[in-house]
Amino acid sequence: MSEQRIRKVVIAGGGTAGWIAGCALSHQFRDLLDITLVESEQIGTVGVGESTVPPMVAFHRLLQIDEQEFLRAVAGTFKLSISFENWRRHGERYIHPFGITGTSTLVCAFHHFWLESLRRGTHSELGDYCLETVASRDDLFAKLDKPRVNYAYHLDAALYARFLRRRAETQGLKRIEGKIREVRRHPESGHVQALALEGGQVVEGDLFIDCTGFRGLLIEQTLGTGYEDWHQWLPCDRAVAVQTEAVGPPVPYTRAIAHQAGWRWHIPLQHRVGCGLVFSSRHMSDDEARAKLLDDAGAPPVRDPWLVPFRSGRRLKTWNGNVVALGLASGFIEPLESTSIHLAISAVVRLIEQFPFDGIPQSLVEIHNDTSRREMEHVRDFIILHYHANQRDEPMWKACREMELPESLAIRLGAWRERAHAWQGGDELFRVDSWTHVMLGQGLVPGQHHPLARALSNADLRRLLDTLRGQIGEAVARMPAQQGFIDRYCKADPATWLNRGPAST
Ligand SMILES: Cc1cc2nc3c(=O)[nH]c(=O)nc-3n(C[C@H](O)[C@H](O)[C@H](O)COP(=O)(O)OP(=O)(O)OC[C@H]3O[C@@H](n4cnc5c(N)ncnc54)[C@H](O)[C@@H]3O)c2cc1C
Repeated sequence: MSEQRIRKVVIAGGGTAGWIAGCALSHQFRDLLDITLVESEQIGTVGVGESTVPPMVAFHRLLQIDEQEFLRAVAGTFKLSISFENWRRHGERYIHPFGITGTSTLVCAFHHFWLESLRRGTHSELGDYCLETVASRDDLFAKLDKPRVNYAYHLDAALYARFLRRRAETQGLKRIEGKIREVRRHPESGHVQALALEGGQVVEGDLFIDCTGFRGLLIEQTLGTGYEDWHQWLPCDRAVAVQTEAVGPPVPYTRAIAHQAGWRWHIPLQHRVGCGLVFSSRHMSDDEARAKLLDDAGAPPVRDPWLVPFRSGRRLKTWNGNVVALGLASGFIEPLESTSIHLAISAVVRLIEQFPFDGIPQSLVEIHNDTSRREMEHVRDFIILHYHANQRDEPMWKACREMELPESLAIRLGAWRERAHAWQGGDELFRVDSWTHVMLGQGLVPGQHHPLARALSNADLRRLLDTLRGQIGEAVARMPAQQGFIDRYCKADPATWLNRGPAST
């Protein structure tokens, strides 16, 4: 155990991860910690990462962030689901919703009852029993409590960083603009002691949070922690991103549209659309990707496209010595399913829960690293599923179909194929419903389902399904088009994105 008391926290990097950490730590610890964030406008941020998952709503509640104020500040929209287009094969679409599907019992998930209804000759889709799917089909949105609507956000990444920065500074965080030239270490312990900036300033600390993005200035370039590469399962290694005008009202979902060598995202905000083409450099050149993105985006760009190379994988330790890596510095799986900001939030929450005021116990470091590894492997498996289960003809997709899977995923897919069994482990992000919607959407049909579902009489089964559809129909009838809801609830002032001053809090 390192005996050094932890009072001075230094965050290196002011992208989404750095400001999430700065805002959360300064909100929770107030004067108990002395927090400094160093960022360099000259280096800038990755500039993408605008689609999120539902746990962000609870995180904002923890930080007492008012939702309407937040959405106005980031020109945000709501996200009920992801629309997967052309994934299994051309012309097909399925929705991965954030909501609860049907009603499960303690011992039997709803999809078994639904599969039983198909066996008895009823025609329906699993999504017919999920409010978020039905609302997504018609571009509707409202915040309802009964039944509860589960959602996440689409946000402008630059505006979000500004919003968090303003809050963190109000809460006492010190921000330093400057480029880190050197990371100084203790000669014996090897712990990081200080960051030396180009202007000559030296920023000392007890605990350092590395949010310097892919470069991992502290965790990798200084400590040489190591990286596990997942390229053998995740073929894409580059993205070209662009922002376009919004040519229609925002849809309440992220679109993920597969193409011959990867996929394209479409993230609608109030003032523009974030678009990007994710691709495998072995199957598509940068020039082809750029041209395809501009062709397919379907709206005039508002800035030039930019290229973002990435390497799928995870840092072998996200906590090493007195350095905790967050965001891209800790690893990156893939933009699909938009989990990276969530993983940064989850790691910050863990750090706060067990903050090592009186020194860093090795047991804490090991637990943190083990949890990070499991979290990332779980997300990795879920994303590989989308690539692997396909019936497309192009070489990249064929190779994905034929690849050897990680054992953990092979077991999951086997259990689904044999018995329609799906599960969610204690700290896993994706619920049973997520797995079932995506497995079915990708064309994985189970051989059989739980025999317990057969115990229901035809009348009882019909009553269950009809009641669920009726409740969803009534709820959806109360939901306006998402644009109408935004206009009333959180419409952003155009000055928010035109004026580059700090976002208001
Ligand atoms: C193509 C793509 C699409 C993505 N889409 C999504 C998505 O939809 N949803 C999602 O959740 N995530 C997404 N992500 C991930 C998401 O973008 C990141 O998790 C998020 O932006 C956090 O990035 P970051 O803060 O770790 O790094 P960055 O944004 O790269 O920030 C790094 C910071 O470190 C600073 N810095 C670096 N070196 C120095 C230095 N020497 N001195 C001083 N400062 C320095 C930089 O100035 C910057 O402030 C996507 C990622 C990619 C690559």
